[in-house]
Amino acid sequence: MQIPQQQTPNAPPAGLVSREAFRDAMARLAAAVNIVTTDGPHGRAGFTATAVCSVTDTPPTLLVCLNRAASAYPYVKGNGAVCVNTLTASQRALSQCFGGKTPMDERFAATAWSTWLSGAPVLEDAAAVFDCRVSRSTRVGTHDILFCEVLALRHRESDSALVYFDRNYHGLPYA
Ligand SMILES: NC(=O)C1=CN([C@@H]2O[C@H](COP(=O)(O)OP(=O)(O)OC[C@H]3O[C@@H](n4cnc5c(N)ncnc54)[C@H](O)[C@@H]3O)[C@@H](O)[C@H]2O)C=CC1
Ligand SMILES: Cc1cc2nc3c(=O)[nH]c(=O)nc-3n(C[C@H](O)[C@H](O)[C@H](O)COP(=O)(O)O)c2cc1C
Repeated sequence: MQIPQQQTPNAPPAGLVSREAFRDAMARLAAAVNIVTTDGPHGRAGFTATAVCSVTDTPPTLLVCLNRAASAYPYVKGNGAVCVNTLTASQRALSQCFGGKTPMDERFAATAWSTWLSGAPVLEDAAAVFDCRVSRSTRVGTHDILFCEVLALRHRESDSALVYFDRNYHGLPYA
């Protein structure tokens, strides 16, 4: 039998969760680290993102949550194209570079990029690359959820992973 939410034992009353409490709890969720890039008529931009996950394999789609206050936001929205570059343990410095405040040209000068189908910058030695068009988006609070249909992809076998956990980077070795 399903217990209605308001009768769940020990459940706190709704509406009392602060942003700080939410962030503290979210910091306990280990996450892969990605550089999400875009390029096109509206220009080139990129940002570090952990709010990325798989939606469906038919059609292959992932989602990215992007803060509308981010400097990359108008570029991503205007171009309608993104590349999700999932980082290896050795790419921590790149994540820090794309994680805010660094001028956009300096972010991209830190390493070499190529392009595939969408026109968004591809990090060839990423653990995985998902080249995408933004098929739809929806607003929730401060963020837009971008649904990204995968046009092309590639992944590396037997490589390490970069994980963000407890507000810090951690390298996860392969096996
Ligand atoms: N989803 C997002 O927009 C994320 C943003 N960040 C940003 O990176 C900076 C450093 O973050 P942390 O060192 O992890 O400490 P923090 O205390 O700002 O965040 C802890 C955790 O809360 C979540 N979070 C943080 N800001 C959020 C937001 N505006 N909306 C939804 N979830 C959010 C993330 O899971 C994050 O790992 C902050 O400025 C933070 O806002 C970091 C992770 C995810
Ligand atoms: C580890 C990490 C993960 C992040 N994840 C996200 C995310 O999923 N979505 C998002 O909008 N911003 C995320 N950010 C914040 C952006 O990378 C960036 O700092 C923010 O958009 C401000 O950048 P700006 O200086 O270019 O405006 C993350 C930052 C870090 C350091």
